[in-house]
Amino acid sequence: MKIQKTGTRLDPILESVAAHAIERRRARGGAPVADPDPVRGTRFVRALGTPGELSFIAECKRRSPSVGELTSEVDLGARAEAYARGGAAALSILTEQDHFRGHPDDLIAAAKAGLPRLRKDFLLDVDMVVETVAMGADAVLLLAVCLDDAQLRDMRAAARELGLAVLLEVHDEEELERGLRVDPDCLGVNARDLRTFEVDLGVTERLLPLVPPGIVRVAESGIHAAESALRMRRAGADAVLVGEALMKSGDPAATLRQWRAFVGEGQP
Ligand SMILES: O=C(O)c1ccccc1NCC(=O)[C@H](O)[C@H](O)COP(=O)(O)O
Repeated sequence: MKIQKTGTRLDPILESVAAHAIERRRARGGAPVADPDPVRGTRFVRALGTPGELSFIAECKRRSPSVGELTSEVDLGARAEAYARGGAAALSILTEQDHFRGHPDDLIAAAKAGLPRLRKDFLLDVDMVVETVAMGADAVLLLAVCLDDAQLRDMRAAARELGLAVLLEVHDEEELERGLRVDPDCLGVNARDLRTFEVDLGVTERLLPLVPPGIVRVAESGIHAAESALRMRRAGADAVLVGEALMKSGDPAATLRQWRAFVGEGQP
């Protein structure tokens, strides 16, 4: 498995992701296989593309490298259901094990909420795309920061063949240009620089308007208040992906409802 080293804080995460993927491959006894299903990806993309509305992708993550522990919850199913009650359009499930304390089984646990699910992880090769189908996800995250052009192309092609939607994540103009070349369903601008963990919503404001029409525009990270969600809407986001603020909320359903109402009232 090829890892694109960045020489930054991201590398230890990529190394442990690769180690777990190799372990799963060994346990499985070879490369994963999966059947195509054109419906799964379409369901994810449609959920985010409600015209005139900002959609919320609510994230389940137990821990983050930048903040530390976010919850002691074992079963994330109840949380996923609370997100659904709050009006989330889709779920983002962190499946990385060592730095976020996630697990592929979390995708299964979250299924009972009945929402489309994104596997949020640091996918490194085609096999990791293919194995996502058995985990029950509808979409995969591909990160321009840790994949070269050939990896992006091959992993995008595998996702398309299986009917998985692709959320392609970028943090600067060069990554945006490379990401757009593989024709993603959704383009996410992450306000967090994954190499330094620094967050700047100005990056999202700068890059989102450069995403061509027809691609769902997602603002990711650093959205800690309803005002920031509205700010992202004004920058052109079709959807926001929110993790930490919802994980820290005592009542995530109520928080989501409040934020959605606030953005609805503040839109032109
Ligand atoms: O969350 C982190 O600290 C982090 C560190 C290094 C790489 C990735 C990281 N997070 C992944 C994400 O992109 C976020 O979980 C997601 O966008 C939600 O962000 P937030 O609302 O700020 O929790």
